[in-house]
Parts: sequence; C-alpha cells; structure tokens
Amino acid sequence: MGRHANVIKIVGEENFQKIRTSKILLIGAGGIGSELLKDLILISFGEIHLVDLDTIDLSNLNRQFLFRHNDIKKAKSDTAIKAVSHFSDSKLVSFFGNIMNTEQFPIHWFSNYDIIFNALDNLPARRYVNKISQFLGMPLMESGTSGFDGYIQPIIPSLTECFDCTKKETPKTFPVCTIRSTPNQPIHCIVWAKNFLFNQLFTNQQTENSDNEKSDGSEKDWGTTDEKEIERIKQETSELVDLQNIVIENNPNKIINILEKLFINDIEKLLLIENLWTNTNLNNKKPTPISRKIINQMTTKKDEQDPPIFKQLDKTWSIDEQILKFIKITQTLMNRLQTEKSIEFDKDDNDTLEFVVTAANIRSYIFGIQMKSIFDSKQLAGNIIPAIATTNAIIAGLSSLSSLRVLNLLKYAELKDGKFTDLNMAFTSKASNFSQDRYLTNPKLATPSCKCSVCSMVVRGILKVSTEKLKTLKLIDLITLLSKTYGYTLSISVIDTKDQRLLADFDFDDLYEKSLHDLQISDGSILFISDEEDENDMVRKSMELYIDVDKDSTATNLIELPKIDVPLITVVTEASKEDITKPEITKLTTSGDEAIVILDDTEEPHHVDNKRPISESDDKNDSVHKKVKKVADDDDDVIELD
Ligand SMILES: Nc1ncnc2c1ncn2[C@@H]1O[C@H](COP(=O)(O)OP(=O)(O)OP(=O)(O)O)[C@@H](O)[C@H]1O
Ligand SMILES: [Zn+2]
Repeated sequence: MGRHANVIKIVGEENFQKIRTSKILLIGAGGIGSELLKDLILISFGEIHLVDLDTIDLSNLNRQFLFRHNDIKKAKSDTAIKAVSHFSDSKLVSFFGNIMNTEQFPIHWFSNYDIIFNALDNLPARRYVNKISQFLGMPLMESGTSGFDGYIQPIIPSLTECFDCTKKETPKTFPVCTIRSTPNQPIHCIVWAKNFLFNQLFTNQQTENSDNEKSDGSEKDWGTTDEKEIERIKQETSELVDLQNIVIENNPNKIINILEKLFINDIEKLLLIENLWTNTNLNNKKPTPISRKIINQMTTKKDEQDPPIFKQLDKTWSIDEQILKFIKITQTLMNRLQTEKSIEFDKDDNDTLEFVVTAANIRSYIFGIQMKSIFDSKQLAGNIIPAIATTNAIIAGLSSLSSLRVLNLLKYAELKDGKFTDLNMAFTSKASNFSQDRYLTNPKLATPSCKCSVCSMVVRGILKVSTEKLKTLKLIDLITLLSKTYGYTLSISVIDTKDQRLLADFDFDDLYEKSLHDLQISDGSILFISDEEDENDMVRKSMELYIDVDKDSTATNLIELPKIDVPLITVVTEASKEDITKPEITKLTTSGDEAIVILDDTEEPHHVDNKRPISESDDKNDSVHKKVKKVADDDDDVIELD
C-alpha cells in the first residue's frame, strides 16, 4: 500500500490531488509547530513553508522532538525542516524571522498560501496573523496549549468568529504600591526583585542617571508637581544611582551597603509612613528590618566555601543562608557586568535566578511572608506552566485534521448553502467549561461577533501602490478616490494606526497636499478611515486600509483600490461603544503570556525593553475609534515593568 493510500481513503482521489497542490504557511516551530510540521507532511500537502524567529534552546529539547543537543543555537525553522526532509514528499521551505516584520513578510507574500497555521506562543503575533487573515480573507488554523489544556480554533474570515472576537485573559497585574510598600504574597516580592531591583542594578543601568535635567537641558517631568513628592523621588533616584555605582565599581566590600539600604534603611522609611500601618481596613502587616548583626556576620563569611544546602534547590534555606547567597551571587553578577555591560533576567540563567530568589526571600522574611525554594520561585519568576508534549501532539493532530474540513477536502464535509456547517473548535480538559467529564470537547464555531473591532466593526481592504505612486499620491487625492469609490464624504478622518497619528479630518486639512510618502506611510502601514454622520443617523462603515507597496513595479501610476462594498450603517452610540470587544491591551505585554503588568494610577507610563521584539503593529491599530483626533490612550495608568 502506497504511503498516500490512507489519506486517499479519507479524502478521495480528487481531493487528494487538491492536497498535493495546496500551499501551507506554518508559523512557529516550537512545541506545536514541530508536531504540526510532521502531521502536515503525513497528510502530504504540496508545499509547507515554516517561519520562526528563534534559535534552539536547551530547554526546548524535552518536547520539541525534531531538535537535538548539537542543534542548540541553530535556527528553529531551518533545523526542523532538515530534520523531517528524509520522510517528506512535500516541498519544504524555511524562513528565519519575525512574522510581523513587513519588510520580510509583506502582505502579498501571505497571499501565496491557501491556509495559515498558527503555532505561536504570544498574543501580539497571534493577533497580527489574525488580522492578516482578515485582510486577505484567508483561513487560519489557530491553536495553543498550556500544560494539559489546549485548543484549536479554525477561523474563516466573515463566516466564523476571529481570534479577537472573544476576550483573552490579560496578563497578571499588581498595584505598584503593593509591590513597593505592602507585599503580602511571595509573588509580590519576586516581582519586586525581578522587575524592579534586578533591572535597576544589572540591566542597562547606563541609561539611568541622577541628573535632574533631561539631555535637552529642560527639567525632568517628575509626574507630579508636589514639591515633597519630587524631593522624595529625587532622593530615591539618587540612592539607586549609589547602588548602581557600587555594582559598576565592582567593589565587594560595598555589597553590605546594598543590603543595608534595601533591607534596613528602606524598611525603616516605610515604617515611618504611619497610615500604611494604622489603617485597619488595609490590614497591612508591619515589616521588621533585618538585623545589622546578621548582615555583618554573613558578610564575614562571604569568601568561605558554599554550604552544602546551596545545592538543594528544592529546600527553603534559612534567612542567614539567603543573605549569604545574596552576597555571593551579587558578587558574581558584579564580576559578570564588567564584561557583559548589561544582564537580563533569565529564569534559566542560574546567577540571575538566585539573585532574584534570595532578594525576594529576604524581603518576604521582612514582611512575614513564607520564603520559597529556588525551584518553587523559578516557576513563579518565570511564570512557568510546564509544557506537555502530549498536549501539543493532540492539538497539532486536531488542527491538521480540521484543516481538511476548512479547506473542504473531506468527502463528507460539503458546503451547505455556501456555509461550512461541519466545523468545530476543540478544547482539551480544563480549557473548556463544557468538559467537566470529558477530555475533549468540540463546540460548533460561532459566527463573527458583531462587536468585534477586528472582524466586524470595520471593513478591510488592501491598497496596492507602486513605490513611485506613493511619492506622488497626495492625501487629498486618496480621500477623493475613497469618496468616489466607496461613497464616503470628503470630510473623512484618516488616521495612521501605527502611532494613531491624525492625518486628516473635517476641520484638519493641513496635510492634504502632502504625498503619502511624505506622511511616512509605507509598506505595511494601516490607515483607519472613518466618515462623518449622514443626515439620517447613518454613516459609511469605517475601513482599515492596508498599504501594500509593490516594490518591484516600475509603474508610476500603479494604484489598485480594494474591491469591497462599504455599507451604510447606523451610527454607533457612545453607550453601545462600551460593549465593543476591543482586543486586549497587547501593547503592554512582552512576549505575550509571560508579561507581568503593574497597575498604578499615580505614575506616568513607562516601558522597558522586551526580550522579544514586538512589532509596532502591536494592536495600537485596533480601531473602534470613530471621529477621534488623537485617540486617547485608555491605558495611561498602566506601568509595564517587565
Ligand atoms: N512573531 C513571531 N514570528 C515568528 N515566530 C514566532 C513569533 N513569535 C513566536 N514565535 C515562535 O513560535 C514558537 C512558539 O512555540 P512554543 O511556545 O511551543 O515554543 P517555545 O517558546 O520554544 O517553548 P515554550 O513556550 O513551550 O517554552 C517559538 O518557536 C517562537 O520562536
Ligand atoms: Zn472578530
């Protein structure tokens, strides 16, 4: 029996020929991606193109079965393709890069495929691909796992709900004051040690400075006008700079000063803020500073051999041991900083982990919170849910099989009245409310949510232009074209969604004569177009227009507007806007699921660099904003420290 016989039995000879000519885009070569690659090859799809931005890590090897020890540091996509090529009769192509990079993966590149499979691990990338699938009307097989839980969601634009139709769980948040002043759980101390202390001491400290002036000579914006508060912040900043200087100086005799500041002086200052401790409603537990005696004792032991307990990562060490380890590991990191310049926290970098865990435990001890072993803290600090290879295998299997339905390649899954009636999502285990007794449930796919800002509130289209035309097409020309083609009024507002820049609206025509190129509109830009109200409370539906620059075209006049209808709709009232499913605030997340966001309504937002690059398309362009000049950033009161 030939290798295709079983597939042909399931899909029939005719559909099998379609499978052989289908082109698949698989994004992500991690846990699910490795499994999917194997499954898609076994189905014998004609071409499979695999994209991943990462290289292989030691920690991937336990479940990403295509990778071996000597593949560490090699590109995942290329290595995965090489590992499977001996049993593949599909054409396989690998790409190393971020799928959100419009230079490498412009929208017309996506249109080469018949279907996209997401095997990603973060919300921004998932949302980005979801949007691309909506722009192109291309089916998307979305999937994800977390421990024993997993899901697949086939998405067929305009027929089924999209990835953003339902709210997604937001990253964990903590009020800054809890982290800074009144922790009551181990995680609060870990966040303090990891996001605040570690970053201040070891990551990019040269960007911090004690000056009260910005580089242009103007006074720094302290986020408050209260003189006392400014004095306090200045004092705190200068003390932190002192600590950073100790670290940069690499003087081991001064580690004691770090301990004294963090675990004695700062705590004594906190105790002076009386209302933190007297207000019984708050129920805050008073902290007790570490005694100078213990700090001095441990400091004298710093050059002695490690006690055996330091090897026991599953045991909770005593407070003396925590302090001793803190001193030793600070010394190690200070030495490393001499050559590395900046060190990032990484749960798999033992030095950084041990620093964070011991600092967190000393703080926990001070606040009467239970201390944790290195092992337990690692799970908290890395926000780790163990990845289960079997869950990935089940989900990949479901995703690849369901794609046959989505592509209408099963003998028994006919279209009825032009609709796919035979399509389901699938959830495993706890991921579903329906599955109390069953491991797998597969509810029918819902239709698009009418309140979803991604698939329902706007029409989407792709505007194709040549590089030359981009330079000559004035904003007013574009507005005129849009109004002629789709029935918009001439007073539409145009917003560049990358930075929410208003380019035009009914009382702002200053930029009309500028060309799109002059307005920094380029390949991958998305313009949000919305119209003024008509007489009868009717308005043209808003549009998101993706700018697809054909760099190969030498045509001076190439411009192709999307062939879409823009219906008249009833005006959305302010009240009903509240209900609209706005995608989460993904601009706040880092690599998606790992993010910890800290909420504080007293501070200015401030963003710290992320490990994984997040594209600027990162959902700032979610546009339920009608008739808004500068779209207000609802999230101004959110601080991201991770
Ligand atoms: N924007 C992106 N472009 C391309 N590939 C991406 C992007 N974002 C994430 N990925 C890739 O998607 C894959 C997700 O897979 P998965 O989460 O199983 O792997 P992992 O992150 O290596 O492991 P784990 O998260 O289970 O520790 C990763 O290989 C990651 O590099
Ligand atoms: Zn949607």
